[in-house]
Amino acid sequence: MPLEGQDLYYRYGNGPWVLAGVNIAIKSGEVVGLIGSSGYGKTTLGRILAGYEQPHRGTVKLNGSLLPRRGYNPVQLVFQHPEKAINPRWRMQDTLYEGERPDAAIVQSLGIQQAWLKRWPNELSGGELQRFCVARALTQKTRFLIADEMTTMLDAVTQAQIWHVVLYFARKYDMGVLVVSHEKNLIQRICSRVVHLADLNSKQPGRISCISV
Ligand SMILES: Nc1ncnc2c1ncn2[C@@H]1O[C@H](COP(=O)(O)OP(=O)(O)OP(=O)(O)O)[C@@H](O)[C@H]1O
Repeated sequence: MPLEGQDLYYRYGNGPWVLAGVNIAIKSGEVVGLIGSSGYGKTTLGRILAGYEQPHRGTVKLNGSLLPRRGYNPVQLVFQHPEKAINPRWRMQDTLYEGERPDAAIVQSLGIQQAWLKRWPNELSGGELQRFCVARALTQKTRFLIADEMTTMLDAVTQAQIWHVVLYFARKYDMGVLVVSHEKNLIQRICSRVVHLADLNSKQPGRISCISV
């Protein structure tokens, strides 16, 4: 069940093309690193692959079909800022169980304490909040995880704990992972393959003034 972005084009407003003819495919169970200079479009590509943005041209397909527009999203995205991904008006237990219910064992192995479930988001640290975002994304209906600088703001021990759980889950359920990161050590350690965004753009982004879409 591959996740494929085919001939993707994207730009913000009338700005330069950020993605121009990008092709990427990730297989089930694969852990792929996505690297590239700052501002090159890695986050944009991750958001498109997770269905948060529609490309101006090209398609994203999961196992040959377009991503579902409703219901549970099998391509989950976890990014760097958990406080932006969590409803400040919900207690943590409501956030955790908002969609599919993650396994209790996963919640526990991510170090989420029972007492945190009753708290509000502003009563937890960034690292504690991020554990909830990861747990929420790891349900058995998730086929791919886009991890966009997911553990960048965490200390090394917490980072290792979270990746240990994510990689265990990926192996167990054959979930594919796209790791967007500037941390070379992390990428080298956990990814079986690394792609550079510059190599995925079949055209030169930012230099194209006219593309018919
Ligand atoms: N909402 C937006 N409106 C306009 N331009 C944007 C918007 N979001 C991103 N951009 C621009 O699109 C380009 C790609 O941004 P993106 O965040 O995808 O890059 P990135 O490779 O993830 O960068 P970084 O490594 O710094 O996180 C950048 O030039 C950025 O300034």
